[in-house]
Amino acid sequence: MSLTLYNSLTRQKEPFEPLEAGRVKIYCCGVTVYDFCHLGHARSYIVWDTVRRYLMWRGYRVTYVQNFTDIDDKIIRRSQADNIPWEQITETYIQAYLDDMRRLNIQDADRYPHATQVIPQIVQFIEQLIAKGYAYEANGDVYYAVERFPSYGKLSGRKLDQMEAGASGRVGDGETKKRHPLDFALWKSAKPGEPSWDSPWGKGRPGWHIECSVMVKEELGDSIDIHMGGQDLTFPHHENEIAQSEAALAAPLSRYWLHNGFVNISGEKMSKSLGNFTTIRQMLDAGIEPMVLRLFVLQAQYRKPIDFTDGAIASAQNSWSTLKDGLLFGHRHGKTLGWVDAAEADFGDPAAMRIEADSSAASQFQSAMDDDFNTSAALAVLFELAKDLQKERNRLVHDGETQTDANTLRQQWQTLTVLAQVLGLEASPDQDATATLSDEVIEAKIQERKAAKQSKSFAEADRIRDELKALGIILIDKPGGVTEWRRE
Ligand SMILES: Nc1ncnc2c1ncn2[C@@H]1O[C@H](COP(=O)(O)OP(=O)(O)OP(=O)(O)O)[C@@H](O)[C@H]1O
Ligand SMILES: [Zn+2]
Repeated sequence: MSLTLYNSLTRQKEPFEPLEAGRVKIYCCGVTVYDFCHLGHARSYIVWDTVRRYLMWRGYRVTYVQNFTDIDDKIIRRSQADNIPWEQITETYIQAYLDDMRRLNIQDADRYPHATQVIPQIVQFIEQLIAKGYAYEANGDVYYAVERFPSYGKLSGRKLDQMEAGASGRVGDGETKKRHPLDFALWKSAKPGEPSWDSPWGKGRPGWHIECSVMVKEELGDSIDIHMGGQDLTFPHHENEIAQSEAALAAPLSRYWLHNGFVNISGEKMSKSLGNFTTIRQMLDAGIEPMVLRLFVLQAQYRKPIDFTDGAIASAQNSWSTLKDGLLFGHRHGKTLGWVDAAEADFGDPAAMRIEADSSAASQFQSAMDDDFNTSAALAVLFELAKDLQKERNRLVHDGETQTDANTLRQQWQTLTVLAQVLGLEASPDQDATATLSDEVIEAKIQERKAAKQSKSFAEADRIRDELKALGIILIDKPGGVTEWRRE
């Protein structure tokens, strides 16, 4: 069985064959750092984190590079508006990015190059494009000449003449020095007071697209396996990266191009510029668990749009309670079931991960993920496992025994834990207040409450119920004086 993925470049699903067997070189376009990240950014980076984790689980050695765009018009505007040096703006939001993403259990990139760290290499790259006839200087700016690159438009499927008809015809009107309306800036001359670097064309700063071409080359070489980003980056950003890199280096920039769909609000892209966004930290600080956001994202296939609504978050919350219950099963009941070392089980080790690869759940999970990272189908496999464990937990709590034997249950729980981890879904037993109460203690409290009720000490009975509730144990009184319970 092989991994297939949808390649935006060829507009079809293709088997995944890396340039070098067993190794995968990935470049992901990072954020422009001038504000906090919103749920749309969360989607993009959760999805790519999951792809990376999955490739690693499949046994590939993955190198994952993601940039920070730390010089840009929006950063300059923000710095001027807030009267704060631009370097301070970028530093603040890089740190905020890292904090937010770590809270979402997104693994750090292997390297995070910054655009401003590669200015000399950018200048050199532009000189090379000029020397080869793909770029021209005009009064301190440098533009890429799209007409010189015959396959311009191959990624987005656009034809230059059609695009030209749609583009604003401002060439030669004095506002621009471009030769063709679609020519784009590689180097922008600095206006007074703007941050700038020396170059053969005078003081200025790089355009957005050239940064990525240069950082890919510097970090990963002329050709990589996977280049990824949000769907809006297909054109012009990635189209322009291809034009720059392939013209300068005469090699395909990336074998596979992956693009994630948007998080929308009322049918519109959630976006900083439109102002219709909710930041990741607003949501997490309001008490939404990070894993709920991960589930919200992963419940959809990564290329499809997702609508952000309160209902969708509530439904992800429900799904997370089921999954969390399953993930904590071993920590809560392992001892009762006689799993001596349940609490110490370490699944961080990839070898431990492979153990489960033979189970039927693991192979269903793999088929789902092999099909262009179908996380919604992969999650269905996890929910099956979690629901089975929930049933067994109810049997254990109410009948004192499980139907399935302890060993099989342990294996199911391990499989669930390992596969969930591939999707970055983890439940921490340390934060599980209810785990500190063993089933026996809970049963004993219930008996105490029953006795209190029988002796008409209703206040005491209520106190016991509230005490348990505070610890996340919900009591359900059934007819005939029977009290069942569940953990929240
Ligand atoms: N609503 C969204 N849904 C999914 N991905 C998104 C969304 N908004 C931004 N992204 C992706 O996040 C990554 C980083 O985005 P970037 O910093 O360039 O922000 P942006 O697209 O300018 O954001 P905004 O549109 O909010 O100003 C890009 O790959 C982009 O496509
Ligand atoms: Zn980029």
